Amino acid sequence: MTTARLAPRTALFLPASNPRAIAKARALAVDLVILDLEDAVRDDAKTAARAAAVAAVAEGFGPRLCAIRANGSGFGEHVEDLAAIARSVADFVVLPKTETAEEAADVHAACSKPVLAMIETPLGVLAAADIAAVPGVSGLIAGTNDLAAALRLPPASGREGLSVALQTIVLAARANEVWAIDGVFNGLDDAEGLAAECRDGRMLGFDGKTLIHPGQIQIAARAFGASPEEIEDARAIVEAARGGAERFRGRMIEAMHVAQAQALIERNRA
Ligand SMILES: CC(C)(COP(=O)(O)OP(=O)(O)OC[C@H]1O[C@@H](n2cnc3c(N)ncnc32)[C@H](O)[C@@H]1OP(=O)(O)O)[C@@H](O)C(=O)NCCC(=O)NCCSC(=O)C[C@H](O)C(=O)O
Ligand SMILES: [Mg+2]
Repeated sequence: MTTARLAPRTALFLPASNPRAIAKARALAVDLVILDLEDAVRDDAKTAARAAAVAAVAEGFGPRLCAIRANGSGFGEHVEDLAAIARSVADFVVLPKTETAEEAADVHAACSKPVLAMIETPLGVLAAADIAAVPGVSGLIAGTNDLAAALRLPPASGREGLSVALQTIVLAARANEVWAIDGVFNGLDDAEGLAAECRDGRMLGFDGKTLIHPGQIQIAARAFGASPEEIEDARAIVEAARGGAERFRGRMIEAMHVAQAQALIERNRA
């Protein structure tokens, strides 16, 4: 399922159990707010968090898209979460640890909401293309913390060990024309590290990045937007192109480069 809206560059997670974070999110320049009911919420706070998430989306997040992340299938609270999300005005349901196309289809059927399926287990990576092909799925989100743990990557091993999984997620999303959103960066005080990881995500083909703190938004928004030089170059390509193979600024351009340039201009119009 493709959505008419452009893919989010910035998607901020926050625990639905944290009213201050919910209030803060309403004033942040973020594209998508994800109210979490899963890992960010203590077991004894799950019921109250579910009610808070539904109330928060009803109150609204202005122009921001909003999603609720349910607890995963097979886990306590999953059924109750889906019933509450179905009745809510959330734009999306986020399904953690998606491992099969059937699971994603069931969640879509239960909620009647577009599904953002998190790929964060080895089985999920191996099934990513099937999951992305489910008609109710609008995007894939890389769950890099869970994936690193499941792959038994040593702490602080960087993203090298995740590269096949990340590229598989982008391939699956592109093959099915759904969004591809990169995983979170855990460093709260490491602006350089975040910027580098955002650049890496963009170079891999992701549309945007999931975030965990307001301080990360500006860096990610900048990284996933085009630079003035890229926009100038794209405009010049569109203006110069006459069709077929041509020389442009010392390189060859063809129809796909023109289409790419037009898409870049469109995405960065705002
Ligand atoms: C990580 C945090 C627990 C850090 O919290 P804290 O130290 O309290 O933050 P600050 O004191 O710096 O906060 C300053 C103000 O900003 C608000 N705030 C903080 N985080 C957010 C947020 N995410 N959204 C909105 N507002 C936020 C604070 O409330 C402060 O405001 P005020 O009190 O008015 O001054 C915390 O940042 C946090 O909880 N982050 C989100 C955690 C989360 O949602 N985790 C789940 C998703 S990550 C994941 O699971 C990915 C995936 O599944 C995987 O496997 O990789
Ligand atoms: Mg996770």
